[in-house]
Amino acid sequence: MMDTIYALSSGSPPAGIAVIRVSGSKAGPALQSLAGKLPEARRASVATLRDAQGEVLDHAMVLWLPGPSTVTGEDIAELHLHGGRAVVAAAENVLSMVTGLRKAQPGEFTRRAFANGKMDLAEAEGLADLLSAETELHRRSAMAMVGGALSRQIEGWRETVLHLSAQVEAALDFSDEDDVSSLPAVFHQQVSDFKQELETWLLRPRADKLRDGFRVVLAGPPNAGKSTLFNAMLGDEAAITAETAGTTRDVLERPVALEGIPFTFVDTAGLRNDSQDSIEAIGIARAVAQTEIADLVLWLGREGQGPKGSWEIDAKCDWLDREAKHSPIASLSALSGEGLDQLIGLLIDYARSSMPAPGAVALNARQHGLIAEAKNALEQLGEQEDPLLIAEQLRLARLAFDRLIGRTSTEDMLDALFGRFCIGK
Ligand SMILES: Nc1nc2c(ncn2[C@@H]2O[C@H](COP(=O)(O)OP(=O)(O)OP(=O)(O)O)[C@@H](O)[C@H]2O)c(=O)[nH]1
Ligand SMILES: [K+]
Ligand SMILES: [Mg+2]
Repeated sequence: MMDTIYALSSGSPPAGIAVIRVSGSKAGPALQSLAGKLPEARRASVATLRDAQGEVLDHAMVLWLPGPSTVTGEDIAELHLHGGRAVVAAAENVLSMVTGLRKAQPGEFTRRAFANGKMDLAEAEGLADLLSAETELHRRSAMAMVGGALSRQIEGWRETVLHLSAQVEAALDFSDEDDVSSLPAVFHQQVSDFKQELETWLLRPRADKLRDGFRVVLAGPPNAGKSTLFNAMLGDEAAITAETAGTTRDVLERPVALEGIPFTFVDTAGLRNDSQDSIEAIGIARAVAQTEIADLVLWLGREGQGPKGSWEIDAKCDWLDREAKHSPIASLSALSGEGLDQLIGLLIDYARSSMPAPGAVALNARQHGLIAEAKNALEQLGEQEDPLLIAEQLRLARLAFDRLIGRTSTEDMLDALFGRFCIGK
């Protein structure tokens, strides 16, 4: 039998209230030994909690939630304690002495919910995202996942595969007879539509962007005003700015949310070819590497040119003649603040269009990989004539969908996912 687990599920003490959750077959007996009796099920009640010696630990609100209709699918007890460090420590100490109870691992409550069929893998991934979401856009996308939006989609795809497989089975049955029937044109049309649908999904903006943010790299020659603009964007003196050309050497990056859209701004060393300083040269190499992984490069300064697709920014407009730079995207002064809001507005609009739409399901790397596998199987299928080989490709597609929702999943994969959660979740 599974151990009964317990953990502090609220934030770290001291806090107003601390919630300790216990899940498993010993949750009832543990609550009974603390509170003297088992309270009425699914009703909040106040209880005096005592240790084994009968000494009062706390007056707490307790909940008794018998399984299986609970989040983990097991019996659950919740103790809503006064959130002091010592109160929590004393309650945990008493629980640790109950036989069959042990402290939960990170994500173990959620893992049990998954094991007991309370949520599938896509929903668990959504939950992990929800807990780590720092922007409104991320939260809404994660919420769609938790609500099972992707899971329902995957179920739909699984059914499509099963339907196609049934047609192949039927063709195989017939082929025993004399009139060997090949699969009808409508079958191949269905496969092609299905493949198209998966392709559309693969082209949608990815969830990784929601976590990592839209990456804006500030680049250009030395003294162009990159670090000053970087600071102005963040409203923070994170980067050193100075009159000396070659002030910035290391790559400096900071996440920031603008109107709920996650960004990462990156400040870099000024680019020049004639640097005599070996350390600056390393900085320049790093700056170039950053421009290559950027979602967008803002090119400051009048000399040189950014990589293709960069936005030309006319900086220091309070000081320099505006006419000198050809058709910049924005003209601004990071020192006076002039033109800054316009640039930020343009960035928000541009980043928004490359991010998942609010509340839309976005695929993470794992999900993207598996949907690509399913799509490849359908592509291979298109080149087969033999119903047996067609059936095999359909089986591979179904397998990919099974792995998406965790019908078949490896321990390693589950360890990695549930390890992302904190203890108590
Ligand atoms: N007048 C004016 N001066 C500016 C503006 N932006 C930056 N500066 C000044 O220009 C100088 C260089 O600014 P930095 O932000 O250090 O320039 P940088 O591009 O980061 O320089 P490196 O890191 O050396 O490549 C500093 O003295 C800034 O105060 C601006 O908008 N107007
Ligand atoms: K400088
Ligand atoms: Mg700088």
